[in-house]
Amino acid sequence: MTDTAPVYYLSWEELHRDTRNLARKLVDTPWKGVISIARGGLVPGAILARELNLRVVDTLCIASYDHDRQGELNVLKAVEGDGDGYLLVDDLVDTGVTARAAMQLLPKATFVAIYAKPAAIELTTHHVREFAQETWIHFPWDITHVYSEPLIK
Ligand SMILES: O=P(O)(O)OC[C@H]1O[C@H](OP(=O)(O)OP(=O)(O)O)[C@H](O)[C@@H]1O
Repeated sequence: MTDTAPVYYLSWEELHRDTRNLARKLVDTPWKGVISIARGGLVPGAILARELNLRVVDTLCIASYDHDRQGELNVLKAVEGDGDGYLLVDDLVDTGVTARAAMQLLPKATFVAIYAKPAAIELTTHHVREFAQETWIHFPWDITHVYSEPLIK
């Protein structure tokens, strides 16, 4: 993130609404379950599981060694099988590095993301909102309510 990059503060309500809107696009398929890409996909995965009445929930745990440059990825916990019939969910597809790695591990899973940026938007089967590539999104679990000074005191 550069100092001049636009920043978007996403609320819990927005995330919940957007994830429910994603669920509406998925109701016609009898999914076997949901696989969340941890950690960003955890909350969206819980909401999708609730909306789509899915009781099988799993995690694919991937960490990037270098957060800013999205360097090499480390698979901390994989999922057995090829993902056939499962929803593979993440909060955001940005450069696509994480999604590509996840889809290599689970080639038959259906990858969805709540939010997408143009560089890798084609990787998602469904997403809800697109953000500009340079926008830095703060997810609700990264932020807290703080007092804001009035403009004129
Ligand atoms: O398309 P990409 O450029 O790979 O970026 C998207 C990934 O980045 C974020 O995860 P992050 O690396 O912040 O890890 P975390 O979810 O564990 O916090 C997000 O949750 C996606 O998994």
